[in-house]
Amino acid sequence: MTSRVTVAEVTKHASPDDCWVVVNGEVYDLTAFAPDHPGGADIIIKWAGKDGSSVYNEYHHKDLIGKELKQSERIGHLDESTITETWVKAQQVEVRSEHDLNERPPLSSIINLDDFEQSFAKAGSKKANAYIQGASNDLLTLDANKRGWRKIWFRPRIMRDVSKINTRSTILGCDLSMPVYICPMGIAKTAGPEGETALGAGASAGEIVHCMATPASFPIDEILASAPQNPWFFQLYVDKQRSKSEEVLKRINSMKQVKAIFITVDLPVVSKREADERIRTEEVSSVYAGSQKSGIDKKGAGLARSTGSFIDPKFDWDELAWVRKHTHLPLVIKGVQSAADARKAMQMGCAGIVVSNHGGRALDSAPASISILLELRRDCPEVFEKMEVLIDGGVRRGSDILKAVCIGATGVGVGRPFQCAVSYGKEGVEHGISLLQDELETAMRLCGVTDMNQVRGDMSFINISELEQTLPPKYCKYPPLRSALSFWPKL
Ligand code: HEM
Ligand SMILES: Cc1cc2nc3c(=O)[nH]c(=O)nc-3n(C[C@H](O)[C@H](O)[C@H](O)COP(=O)(O)O)c2cc1C
Repeated sequence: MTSRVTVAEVTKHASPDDCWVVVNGEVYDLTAFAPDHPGGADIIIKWAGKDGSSVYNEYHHKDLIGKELKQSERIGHLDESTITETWVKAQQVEVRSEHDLNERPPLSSIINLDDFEQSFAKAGSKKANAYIQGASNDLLTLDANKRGWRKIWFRPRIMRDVSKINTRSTILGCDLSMPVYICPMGIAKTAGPEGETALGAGASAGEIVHCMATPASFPIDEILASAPQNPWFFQLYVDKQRSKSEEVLKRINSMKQVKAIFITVDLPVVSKREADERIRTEEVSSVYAGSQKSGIDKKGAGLARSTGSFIDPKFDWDELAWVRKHTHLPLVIKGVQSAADARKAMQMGCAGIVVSNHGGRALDSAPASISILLELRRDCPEVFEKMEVLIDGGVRRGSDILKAVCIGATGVGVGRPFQCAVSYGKEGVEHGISLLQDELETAMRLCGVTDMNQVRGDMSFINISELEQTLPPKYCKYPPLRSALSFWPKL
């Protein structure tokens, strides 16, 4: 029989070294789990000796905790008859969500993808906006991604019959209304209660596909159930505890709807997201205001980052063989940022790559993703023949899809606008897809293009000269320093 635990007992375990938290009426010992919590230890410790249900439910599905923790970490049911007024008050001080989805403008007033982000800036909480809109350090790569698309110009052809056009395309064997998928994005519940299920159901209604993320807010089976007939992709972060990734791959293999695994490789360590960190710093310093030892030392809130990451920084090319052992599904490397690595993925037999800098959320000053795509086209055109080349980062217009396909991409991924569209539920996501579809069709007609499949790799429809000047030189002009030194006369 599960034991009953009194509030007085729970409050005795209120430190980082002895951390009990109540979640939905159950008491858990999160002492060992907190340092491994993907969202950071500080968030868990904040709730030590308290009821963390409201914040937990805002980010996670109710079943997640029960599935993730060991039986020995479940202490028992909270004895509700022991709840005191003081304890209830302590929880209220902590819960300060400024989320107000009623502030959203009506969906009919959203006329492009940027509008979704602007709408969420008004209706979403400060914390959710920092998480979704945030990027690394000085946001240089985030900005470059958006600017890059604007530096590619069209060369339209006229007087062609564009009364009928075809946008349908396939990505990794999935037949889609246009060559677009929704990027993997962690904890979609930050944007709205339907979370990943809105992304899945919306993608299905718009006949595109969603790549679900490892750090999703719902369990995998529930996400898949939101679009049972649609194909899906699954994004994998390789866990430091390999047995966890093996377990996930085993589960994914048995799910026939999943058609490919995207392995994200551009984030071996969690980057510095300052908007997120500033909010964390405020929150954490108030939590540790008493005599408890603070998690923030001279390293600042970055400590939460380093303790919170479950992604294995040791994962390298040789370990693709380990992934292969655990799945038969096509493998796509997400986060390719150079011609050399694109070629390597091709040589390793990958089904595809995603040219991506994680939407500017990984290395700041990494090149704009569209520049990387052009570099690949110039320096290793063979990869486009042998693999599917996808691209994400700053794609916001139907015309961006056409530009990417003209360079040779199989398709594009769109991230933040769809995450923000989750605040309108499935309907919002579907609306976003129809906006893109409409813009793509218009751009094709005005450009004199009738079929997306015929124009793939046809650069006669675009002018890349403005962006081309900013690409790295084809062959590095500077030899490595040691060989350079060998040219010098010996003194
Ligand atoms: C035991 C099961 C749990 C698992 C597997 C889990 C997993 C995760 C994951 C994967 C993330 C996303 C990290 C990212 O992408 O940046 C996250 C974030 C978060 N989790 Fe948990 N979590 C668990 C328990 C909890 C509990 C008990 C709480 C609260 C009491 C909590 C509160 C949060 C919050 C607030 C975030 C967002 C962090 C941010 O602002 O970036 N989680 N968690
Ligand atoms: C809120 C958010 C969460 C993300 N989480 C993940 C993730 O869990 N796994 C991953 O591979 N990429 C993740 N990404 C990166 C996206 O997959 C994608 O590369 C990026 O968002 C594309 O740029 P865009 O947002 O400008 O369209 C995330 C992006 C955002 C905005």
